[in-house]
Amino acid sequence: MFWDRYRRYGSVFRTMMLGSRIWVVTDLDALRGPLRDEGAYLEVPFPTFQRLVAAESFLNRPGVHGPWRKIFSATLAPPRLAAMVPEITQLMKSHLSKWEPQGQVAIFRAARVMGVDLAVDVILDIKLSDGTDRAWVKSQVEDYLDGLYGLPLNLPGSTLAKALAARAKLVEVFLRQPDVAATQAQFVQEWEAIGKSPQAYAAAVLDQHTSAGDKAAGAAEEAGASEKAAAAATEATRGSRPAVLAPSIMTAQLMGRAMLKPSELEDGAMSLLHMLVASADTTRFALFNTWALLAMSPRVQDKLYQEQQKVLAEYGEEISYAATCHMPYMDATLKECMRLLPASAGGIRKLTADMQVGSYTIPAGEYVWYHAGLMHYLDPVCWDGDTSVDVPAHMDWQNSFEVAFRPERWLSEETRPRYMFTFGTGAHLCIGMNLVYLEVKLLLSMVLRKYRLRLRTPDMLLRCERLFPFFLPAKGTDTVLLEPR
Ligand code: HEM
Repeated sequence: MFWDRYRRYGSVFRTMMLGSRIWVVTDLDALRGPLRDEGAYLEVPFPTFQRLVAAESFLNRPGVHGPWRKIFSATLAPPRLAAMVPEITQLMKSHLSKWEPQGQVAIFRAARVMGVDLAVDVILDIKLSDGTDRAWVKSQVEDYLDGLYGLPLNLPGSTLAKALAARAKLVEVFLRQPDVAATQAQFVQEWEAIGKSPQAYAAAVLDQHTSAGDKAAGAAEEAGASEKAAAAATEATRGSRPAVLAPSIMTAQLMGRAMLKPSELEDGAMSLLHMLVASADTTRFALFNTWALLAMSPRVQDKLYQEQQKVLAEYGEEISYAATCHMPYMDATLKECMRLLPASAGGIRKLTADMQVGSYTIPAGEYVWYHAGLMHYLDPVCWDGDTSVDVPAHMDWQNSFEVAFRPERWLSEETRPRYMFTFGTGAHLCIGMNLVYLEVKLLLSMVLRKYRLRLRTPDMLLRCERLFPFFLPAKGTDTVLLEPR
């Protein structure tokens, strides 16, 4: 969406976005420091986002981000991902069983529902042991998410007002859950015992994580055992040790928040909310964008179908984690979808020191943005540097779809794109990336083995009403037909 500005102004220009002034910068040399948290820190400037998420973030505290990241990453390491497969598959099958009798799905809405379900039921695995209605909780999560990038007007009925009310209700519900309270209480004890040191805490958690249990699970998985067996191996070994500092997203989050202020019960609830923000709608757009592009390409669907036939012959009907690791064309397709229609807009940094971009100086205090979509226009392998074209061929899905959408480009070293900014880059590279790829692969494998996908409104993407912060299809245009093979 910034290509024309780039053509006119080059590698740095200013823009207004949702009421905030931001500098779009494409010069990777200039960005190198900020992307390492040098002379800048990660902050989303949008007023609604700041109001609903948090004013201060532990991600910017020196000495905290590294240990926090280690714990978080450990919770999504391959053996953990393998253990999540049965649950993800079951959840997706239940969605699919609702689409199949209709022979179609309104994918924009369906992707939102699935994104929220995956976040609440699988990624955060939120237990509601007090009998609170799960569907109601998810509706509140949706209201909360809807307010993040809206107008900063807190008037009755506005998306922000609804989101603030939903946040209050969700915090209240989460606080009532024995699980949240127990984890927080255990965390406080262990945190104090360990001297409130993030490094020591992370070391203890990792020590547990890289235990015999996880190694056994990893080995079981590599040897082709089912995910259940891999998960059981983890649990069995874990169960025989004293229970200390189990690695989880919530423990990582609690530790981070404890560095901002003494840990309170509310931190457990806020940790869950923050992770809903990181995972629910991002997953939604990974699903939506991928389906939209695939439904426009019978050619790519056929190649994926052929690959699935091979996977089926080798690994059987049930799609295991091991099977998902042997789908090179699927991998290439997902990367191509995330290159052509990124599910995020990259990342924003607030400068703490002046930033030099060529002959321009952006003063400290300003925001700079590496914009994923624009960066992909400038890929040194795909683009020859010609700014006279209206849209470079590798991005021109509107006018020459088959030339732009080519998963094959990822399969050879000469044509493989060098830029992939959809999941960020540098110190804050997305931790959920492999999980998202796994989720989309599982869904597409299930669907494409049985169906061809086709858009009922072939120009659905062209008719989108809004492109930022995400695609918003015109009403009634997002139906994908499921045509049996
Ligand atoms: C298609 C789906 C997703 C996309 C496109 C995406 C995109 C991103 C991007 C662009 C960043 C870097 C932001 C920056 O540089 O300012 C990021 C960071 C992050 N993502 Fe994701 N994300 C996705 C899914 C997820 C999921 C499912 C999770 C959780 C399980 C997750 C957890 C995180 C976390 C914790 C960070 C911060 C990492 C750090 O600060 O070190 N993401 N993501």
